[in-house]
Amino acid sequence: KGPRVIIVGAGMSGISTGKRLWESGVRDLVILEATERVGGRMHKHNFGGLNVEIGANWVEGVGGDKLNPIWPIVNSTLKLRNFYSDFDSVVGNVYKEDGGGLYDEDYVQQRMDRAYEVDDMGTNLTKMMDPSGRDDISILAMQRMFNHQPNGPATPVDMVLDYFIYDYEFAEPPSVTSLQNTHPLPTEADFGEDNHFVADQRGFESIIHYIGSSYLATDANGTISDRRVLLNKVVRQIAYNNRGVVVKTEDGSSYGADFVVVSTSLGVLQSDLIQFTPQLPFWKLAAIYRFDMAVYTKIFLKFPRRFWPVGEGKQFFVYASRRRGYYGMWQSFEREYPGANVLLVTVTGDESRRIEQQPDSVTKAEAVAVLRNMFPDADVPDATDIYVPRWWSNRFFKGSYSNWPIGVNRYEYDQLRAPVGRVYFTGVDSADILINRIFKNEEYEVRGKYDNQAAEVNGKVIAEAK
Ligand SMILES: Cc1cc2nc3c(=O)[nH]c(=O)nc-3n(C[C@H](O)[C@H](O)[C@H](O)COP(=O)(O)OP(=O)(O)OC[C@H]3O[C@@H](n4cnc5c(N)ncnc54)[C@H](O)[C@@H]3O)c2cc1C
Repeated sequence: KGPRVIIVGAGMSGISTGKRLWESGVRDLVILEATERVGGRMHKHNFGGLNVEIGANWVEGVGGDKLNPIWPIVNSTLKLRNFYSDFDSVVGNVYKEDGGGLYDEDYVQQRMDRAYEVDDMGTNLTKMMDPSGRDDISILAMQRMFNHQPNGPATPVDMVLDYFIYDYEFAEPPSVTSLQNTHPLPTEADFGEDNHFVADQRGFESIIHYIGSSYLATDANGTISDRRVLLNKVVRQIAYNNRGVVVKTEDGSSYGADFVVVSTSLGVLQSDLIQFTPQLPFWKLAAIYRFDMAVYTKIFLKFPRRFWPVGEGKQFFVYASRRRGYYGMWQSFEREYPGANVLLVTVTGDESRRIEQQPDSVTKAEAVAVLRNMFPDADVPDATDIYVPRWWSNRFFKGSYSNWPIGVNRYEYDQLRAPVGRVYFTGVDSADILINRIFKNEEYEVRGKYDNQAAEVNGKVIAEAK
């Protein structure tokens, strides 16, 4: 019998890691999941009789030289209903803040062309940068360098286009996002620039169940139902030494194993939900804390009738507020679910945090007021239903996804997925790191400068000496 491995978390990365381990011959697996479901941040939610995606929604990166491994699963194997997202057409759908209708499309197109021209200059700039990341600058610094809005976007149109290009993707503003590590964006450069929106009642999460079905039992609907996936198991402590690990859950259970793989979000690692004993070393903590967990919130609204334009090129529309990120990005579901009268508005960052903390009735009133500014002649009715996901407040996620901030280099990124003793973490190729350890006794070498030092701050030991 081979080693026992515990995987913490049954989202995409936990279930995929289990598959890689299983295929390479590691058979004694246990997956501990805090919530009552498999799927994590891929999550369908029933909204007014319709399953909508409150987490991941797009297959990003289609149509390029290399094949995005998710794409054939979505499009061929499971045949999930999906729709090409035509973001180029937003230039024709930018609404004035004050009820004045649409901005002139040619004007918006010019501003968009300029913004993308500068963005391309940023991509060229990164080609000159040292691969270590030591020359990296923020996207905003790059924009200043090319004399593009040196003091930040000045008009509502420039502001909302800047928001559309950057915040709507990274969920953080250009002032904090690393230029070098987002230009080019590996997903786009490798897999292509097309994005496909998944709108299928089985949910985007069905790909996780499909991936898991190669080694886990599923029920008649293809949903993972394996005894080795234990739900409602909130891991609170991971004790490790050079002989093994002991994982303790909130309900008082203990699980021993040879290795543990932690697949929780960066936000969870930054919180105190899981206590590591001994404390993780300084280099690991520093890597965890210096990355950013961003917040991206998809607010769904249902209306008694449709009052927004539909048809070719009308799917995405934009509210050009003077206040950055104030209910800016709108999407209609008329193509995906005709007659459902559902709109999606996306907010990020501070707006997400603000909105998570207020009652949904207030959010609904704010969003409807914005719609009334955009469509002053339409007699916009009140929304009959609203759903506001709270990824940031949820202790099992603490945000939506990570963003690469300025000031973090490649080496520190590698430290994020680096194991600490018998504690492993998910990340690019991270299952192989554990497989190499198990079968070839190979150590993954990422050493921090402070590796062997104890660190003490205000009398509190934050990292033990080795
Ligand atoms: C709003 C939103 C929109 C997104 N849009 C897209 C998109 O369009 N396209 C795209 O490709 N990606 C998108 N993403 C990102 C994508 O969803 C994630 O990258 C991916 O699902 C992460 O999978 P994971 O397994 O790494 O983490 P998770 O899905 O977070 O899985 C980790 C699991 O660990 C569990 N857990 C947490 N703490 C504990 C604990 N203490 N004990 C036990 N279990 C625990 C969690 O419940 C969870 O199930 C989006 C994410 C969000 C939130």
